[in-house]
Amino acid sequence: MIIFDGVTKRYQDGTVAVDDLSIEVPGGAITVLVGPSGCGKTTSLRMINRMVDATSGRILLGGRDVREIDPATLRRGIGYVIQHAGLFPHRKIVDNVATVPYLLGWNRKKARARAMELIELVGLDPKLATRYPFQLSGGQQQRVGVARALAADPPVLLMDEPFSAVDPVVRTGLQDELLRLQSELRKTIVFVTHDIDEAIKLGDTVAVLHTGGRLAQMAGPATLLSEPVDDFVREFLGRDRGIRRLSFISAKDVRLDPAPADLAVDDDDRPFGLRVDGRLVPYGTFDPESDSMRAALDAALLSPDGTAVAVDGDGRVLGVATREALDAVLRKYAGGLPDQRAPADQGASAGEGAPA
Ligand SMILES: Nc1ncnc2c1ncn2[C@@H]1O[C@H](COP(=O)(O)OP(=O)(O)OP(=O)(O)O)[C@@H](O)[C@H]1O
Repeated sequence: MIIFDGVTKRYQDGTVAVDDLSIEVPGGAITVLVGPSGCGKTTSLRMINRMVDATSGRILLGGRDVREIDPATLRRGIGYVIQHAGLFPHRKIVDNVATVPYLLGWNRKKARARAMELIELVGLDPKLATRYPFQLSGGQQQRVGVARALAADPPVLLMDEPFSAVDPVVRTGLQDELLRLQSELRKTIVFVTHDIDEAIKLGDTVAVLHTGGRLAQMAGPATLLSEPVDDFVREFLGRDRGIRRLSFISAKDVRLDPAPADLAVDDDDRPFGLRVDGRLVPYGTFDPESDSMRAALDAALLSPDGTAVAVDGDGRVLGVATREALDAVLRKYAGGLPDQRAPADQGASAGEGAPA
């Protein structure tokens, strides 16, 4: 766990970047710091690994005040990922990833073997290991940045807008990959972004900061969407709060009716169209086991008759969900939602960079 205890940072010119910030960052989870430009996100992050020292207050890492720990030692135990990856341009990818193991005095063979493991772990083709950073795409470079930060298996990972410089499609892929990695590695991650959609998608907990480095609200993403504490947070969350909350409701409780005879299926029971007036028209599907109500409603809206076709993990028809059946589930959650999104939505995007 990381604790900010009344932390203030005043830069030499008098700018107060962070003002009396007290938050608890839980271990083994992703905590996102989000807020408008200049609200002190980066400063807060850098005070954890002492790239910036707090003016007053304390930051405790595993119960120890970070100011009592030698900065170099501290940083070796904390992975750090930044925008544009910040790779060493004249080092091959494998040697970039092995940076911290080399610093820790590992022999070259062991450090490179570890680097190769990580290159695969972050979903990169091992053949890229012998290239130089300029020979990789932006998204690939960011993956290398994540691999490098993980090389010495640090318990804590600080990520400062790591995916901001890539296009929305690549960005979605990187976000999904981070969630997949985190489900295996369970690091304590502090993630900075100015993008509320990214915050909602990635954060187990989201801290919204005001300009001046003051905490506006810290909560799980579903709570944040359903109960913003004030107008600042409400406006920062933007429109579609209600729709976005649907990502946090599983579709597994939707009542299914038998599929109608006019649903065309192949020999394996996989649907391929709905017969309407002698024509086959497309419709929407969802998987009740892994999809959210957002996906189920999306499927219903895409279907000509307003029902969503439910399929299993192999794409075989399970039945259909009528509007009434979907509505019955929504009514159950009218009062509040769990801060636990449907499994598939942790990785999925509902288009245009939205957090699904
Ligand atoms: N070295 C510095 N000297 C003086 N002021 C600084 C310094 N670094 C940052 N600041 C100021 O502190 C405030 C917070 O900056 P910080 O970079 O932490 O914000 P941020 O929320 O990460 O912003 P962004 O989203 O734009 O990156 C800003 O007003 C910034 O101008």
